[in-house]
Amino acid sequence: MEPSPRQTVLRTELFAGSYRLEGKELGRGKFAVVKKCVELSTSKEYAAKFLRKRRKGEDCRSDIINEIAILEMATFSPYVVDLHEVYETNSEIILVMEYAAGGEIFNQCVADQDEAFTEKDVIRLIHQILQGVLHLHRNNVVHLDLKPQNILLTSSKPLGDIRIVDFGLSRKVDSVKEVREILGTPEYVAPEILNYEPISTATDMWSVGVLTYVMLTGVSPFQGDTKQQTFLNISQVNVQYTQEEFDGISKLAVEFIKSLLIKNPRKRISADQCLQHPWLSSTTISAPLTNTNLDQKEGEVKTSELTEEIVLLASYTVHCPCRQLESRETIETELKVVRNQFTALQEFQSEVVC
Ligand SMILES: Nc1ncnc2c1ncn2[C@@H]1O[C@H](COP(=O)(O)OP(=O)(O)OP(=O)(O)O)[C@@H](O)[C@H]1O
Repeated sequence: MEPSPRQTVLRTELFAGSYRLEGKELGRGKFAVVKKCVELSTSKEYAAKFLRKRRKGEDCRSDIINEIAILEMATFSPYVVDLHEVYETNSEIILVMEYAAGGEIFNQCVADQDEAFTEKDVIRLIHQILQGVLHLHRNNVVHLDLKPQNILLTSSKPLGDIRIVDFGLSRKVDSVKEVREILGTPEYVAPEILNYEPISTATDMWSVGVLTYVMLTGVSPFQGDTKQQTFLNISQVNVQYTQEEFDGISKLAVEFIKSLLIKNPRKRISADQCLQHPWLSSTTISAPLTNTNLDQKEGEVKTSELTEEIVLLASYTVHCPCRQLESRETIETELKVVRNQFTALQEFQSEVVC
């Protein structure tokens, strides 16, 4: 049995008394900025995530406490970023985390051929991602924002190990309460999110499928020219497995992705089953895909920036009082556009739970 998670102390002393900020920003989200820092007593490098407690006039401290609790729960997985210390000021909470020096896997996903991951690299990294995800799922936690920007590397050259970050959207799935909103990144959200269906650990498995596709091909499988097109592609599982994209990549890899990019969450394979999949246990890469076009649907898919966030309504299982919501008017405008594209979304309640 695993030891119970530690209880992180929220330090109220000055962060600057123990750490020195170093170098440029490592990353930035809507309400947080991540900076590299050095612990004065040990000279060790860390990543400090500065999270604003008030967002759009709402007190979001409990959301941050949720993020901390999940990081604590995940302490025992080597593939989830380690939380070192937490500081609290009047306006911010600062998470001092293990520094992942290799940066986002996103960079290698969109790199030129000679810098891009090989299939062998992807097998090793997906294996690690799955071990991290399995640990979360065994603890009834869903990440809900697995994307190449949230999978970091301990080093890039030589290629190190992965660290999963950003538990800002993560939730316990065994909670009984219900909420009907969620933030996600359009290209990575699963169809059930668009269809107002319950979220489960299978929702993360869809994202693992998208991640694997992007890591192997450098192409984002559902990316459309517009947000609406992206949603339509997801909802119709409009994904291509063409020779052009999968040139030199094994059939087993394609089979692996296909067992995850399935509309019905119950039919997707679990993290456990993924780890048993022959693709991940193949020591030598199996035969590459032949010329057969394995497309499920016709249509152009383009690579592009994977950054935009949108609010989506979804059936959800936990109360989350203060998500990073835009104003209600913005959400409603967004949703109107989205609803018009999908009959399934017409049923969305216009009420936004915040
Ligand atoms: N431990 C870390 N080591 C190195 N870089 C990090 C670390 N944690 C985060 N980063 C960088 O900072 C970026 C933003 O971090 P994170 O995703 O946790 O913030 P966020 O505000 O929740 O972002 P988002 O709005 O995209 O959800 C990451 O994508 C990554 O590039």
